[in-house]
Amino acid sequence: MLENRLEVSNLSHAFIKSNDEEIRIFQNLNFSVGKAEIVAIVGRSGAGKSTLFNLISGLLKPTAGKISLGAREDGRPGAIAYMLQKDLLLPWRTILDNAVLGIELQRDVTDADRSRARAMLARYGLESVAGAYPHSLSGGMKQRVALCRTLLADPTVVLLDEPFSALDYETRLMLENDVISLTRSEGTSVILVTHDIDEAIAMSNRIVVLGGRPAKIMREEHIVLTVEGSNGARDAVTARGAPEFPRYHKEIWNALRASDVANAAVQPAVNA
Ligand SMILES: Nc1ncnc2c1ncn2[C@@H]1O[C@H](COP(=O)(O)OP(=O)(O)OP(=O)(O)O)[C@@H](O)[C@H]1O
Repeated sequence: MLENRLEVSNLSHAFIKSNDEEIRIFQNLNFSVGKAEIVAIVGRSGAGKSTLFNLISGLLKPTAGKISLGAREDGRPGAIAYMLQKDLLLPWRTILDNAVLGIELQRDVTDADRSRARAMLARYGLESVAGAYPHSLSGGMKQRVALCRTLLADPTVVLLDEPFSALDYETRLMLENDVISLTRSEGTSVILVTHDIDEAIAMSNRIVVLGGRPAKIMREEHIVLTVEGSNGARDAVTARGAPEFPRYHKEIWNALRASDVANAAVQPAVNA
């Protein structure tokens, strides 16, 4: 049985351009995600973060290597849910109907599913808008509906691709907290792609810096923060005030800058 929630082993992937040029995005990439762990992936634009999510979620088939998803505690198979930067709510469906869409794509929606959806919307402060349509909601509310829709599919691993980048700062902190508490209450594992180093440090247990071409792990940093109150459990605000925060920021920033330099020296492989 798989020890981790997700294991990426010797993953290789290349795109072939129209002129037959091969762009090797990954070669023998290895990493894993544990139960209830939040792993942030940061890297310069074009490093391959979205490609990695497309491979993990099965939208793309890797050239070589394996992605293994661990089972649940009760032996049932695990499940991956993918939440994008855009909320992608369907404008002609109510909020409740949008929330159950992930379930509907897998099977018939039952009354029990609708009750669960109502309860989840209530938990995220959306009870009063369950019968409304997306156009009447703010950006933050819509993104919360998208989060509910992702979670109602009962995933063991959630992939978040810059999910909060379009939101104002306060809403962003609220949603970061939603995700942090989700890992605590449900044991859900999260992989977060973000360009925001502060967000990566505040939310995650581990940060992976991807860089170079083919992309490799330039640095892997375990984040341990000392925060006041709540028995030392961090939230999006207290995490940013932790004494270790500036040191982590500097280290990740330096690793990102170094990955740029490393990449500049590497040319794409041609017909290799
Ligand atoms: N279908 C494709 N065909 C050819 N090249 C592709 C394809 N999809 C992505 N690429 C290339 O692969 C590289 C990695 O792209 P990807 O979108 O994964 O990067 P990213 O790290 O997510 O970037 P960003 O931070 O800007 O979203 C880029 O150079 C991109 O141009």
